[in-house]
Amino acid sequence: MIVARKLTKQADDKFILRGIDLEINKGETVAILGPNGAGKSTLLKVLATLIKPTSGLVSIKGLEMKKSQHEIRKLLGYLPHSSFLYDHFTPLENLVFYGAAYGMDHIEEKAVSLISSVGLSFFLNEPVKNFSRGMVQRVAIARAIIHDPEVLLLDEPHTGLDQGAADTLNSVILTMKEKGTTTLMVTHDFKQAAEICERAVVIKNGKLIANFCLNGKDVNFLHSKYTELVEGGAS
Ligand SMILES: Nc1ncnc2c1ncn2[C@@H]1O[C@H](COP(=O)(O)OP(=O)(O)OP(=O)(O)O)[C@@H](O)[C@H]1O
Repeated sequence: MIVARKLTKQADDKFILRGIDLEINKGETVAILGPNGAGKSTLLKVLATLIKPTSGLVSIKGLEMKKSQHEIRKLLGYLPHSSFLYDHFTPLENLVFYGAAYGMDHIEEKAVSLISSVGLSFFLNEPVKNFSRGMVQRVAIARAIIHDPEVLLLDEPHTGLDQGAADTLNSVILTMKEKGTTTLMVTHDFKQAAEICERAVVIKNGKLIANFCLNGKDVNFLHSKYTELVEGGAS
């Protein structure tokens, strides 16, 4: 579903990504782990078509990024650090706005149903600027999936969430997975990664240094594997 080959990204004289090879199968939920500054968010931005790689190839669902950026964007739901929401709009107005941008039909109906699935029905018509971080993130999740994307790219989605909002996010990801959605999630939260991801990749100094299965593994396995890989000197 997602293929990256020899991907590099250079900014000024610094190599942020240094030859990433990655393959993600349809329907997989994969965690991207790594130390601060390793290049995780940069990789996600390249896959989200927000920044161009310096060299290398990316294809999503068989579409090559260089030739089919517009078609690829329709397949993607991207949740960055910032919410991409309009503060003075309500959740309903935000979702209707984004749904219209994707040319969707029955947008309002879909928006109301999504806002309910992230537990915010009561706040449907309240401006987002009055919301807590957890509430904003719930709306941001709904915004990222309003067009039923086939691929979800999530950048530290659990950061700052209370347990309720984290559980809602996980259940949204798992419901999307049942429909065949492929999810790539940058995270520092090993508990959430162990809970919902079946595979993890580790990025260090712009290189992919490990790729392993998480099925049936718990958070302790992930902690010790990560420590061995990252602090044990793999590069
Ligand atoms: N546009 C840019 N110009 C120059 N350097 C950049 C640019 N974007 C990112 N970097 C640098 O590239 C490196 C990787 O950044 P990136 O945000 O991808 O790391 P990360 O693994 O997501 O880190 P974190 O876990 O802290 O969010 C960092 O050293 C960052 O300062």
